[in-house]
Amino acid sequence: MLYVIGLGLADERDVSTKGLEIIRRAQRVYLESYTAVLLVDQQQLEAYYGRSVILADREMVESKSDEILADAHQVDVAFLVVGDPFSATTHTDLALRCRQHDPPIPTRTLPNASILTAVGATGLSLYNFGQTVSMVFFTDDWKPDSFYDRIAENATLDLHTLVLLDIKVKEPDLKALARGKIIYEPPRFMSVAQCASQMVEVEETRQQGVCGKEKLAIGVARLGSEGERIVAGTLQELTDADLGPPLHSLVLCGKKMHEMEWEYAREFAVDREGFDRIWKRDYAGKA
Ligand SMILES: C[S@@+](CC[C@H](N)C(=O)[O-])C[C@H]1O[C@@H](n2cnc3c(N)ncnc32)[C@H](O)[C@@H]1O
Repeated sequence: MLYVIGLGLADERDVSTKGLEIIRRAQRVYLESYTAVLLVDQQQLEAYYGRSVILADREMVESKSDEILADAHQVDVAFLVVGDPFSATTHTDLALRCRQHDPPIPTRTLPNASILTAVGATGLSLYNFGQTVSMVFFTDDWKPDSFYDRIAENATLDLHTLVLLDIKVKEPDLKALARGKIIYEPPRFMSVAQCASQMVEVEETRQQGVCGKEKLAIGVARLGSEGERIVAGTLQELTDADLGPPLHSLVLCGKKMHEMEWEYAREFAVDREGFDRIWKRDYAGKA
């Protein structure tokens, strides 16, 4: 059996009791290490689980999954995913490979908390969210802006948009690669400030009023942990916000921001008076 086990959002103790029992008795335990990270390192996880854990990078999961699935029709294998295994991740393909395997490998999923629901801690109602989008790091010559069209679609229904932020782990250094050497760059995690800056930058080109400087937004960091941070403000204000270590996400507020959502979110505002003024001017009464 392949057990796909959600680990939750913060540390080693967010795994469910059922998940922990399976981890402790599984023949092999893999930790998917490229779509999200916990706030604790591998050693701390291993100490808590009482098991050694094999790190599974993108290449192993997407191209070399035979290793993970070896004998899994006969023995139990645990595949651990930060957050919820099927939320904002692409592990359906691994489950499909289990179905197609000869003989088929039975699978079981243990869900857990996800950023897709934990974002409710901002006070914004999950009913009022549209499509989730991803923001990748811009480079000097590559500034992908397809996120803008999806936020614009959400805006036509006045819905909030959850923006998930780029994570770069195990990225080859391209200059070294050109010299025939494989060296990996240090991991990079996009911050709320970087995301807000990129959104404002794209608005300057697209100019459809989707993510301009005065749009209200809420940045979140390390949700679910003791040190979680939530900061609300205009996108311009968030370009200067320092929410500390990863992981971060950003919510662009939709016009359908109900009075109760505003009342809750304003407690997190960088400048409460300014937040209230913009909400009353552009958002109030649309819900
Ligand atoms: C590809 S998604 C994976 C989501 C994960 N499977 C889940 O269910 O939450 C990873 C992104 O989610 C966001 N994220 C995940 N955990 C977070 C947390 N605790 N606080 C804030 N953002 C988080 C970050 O933007 C991160 O880059």
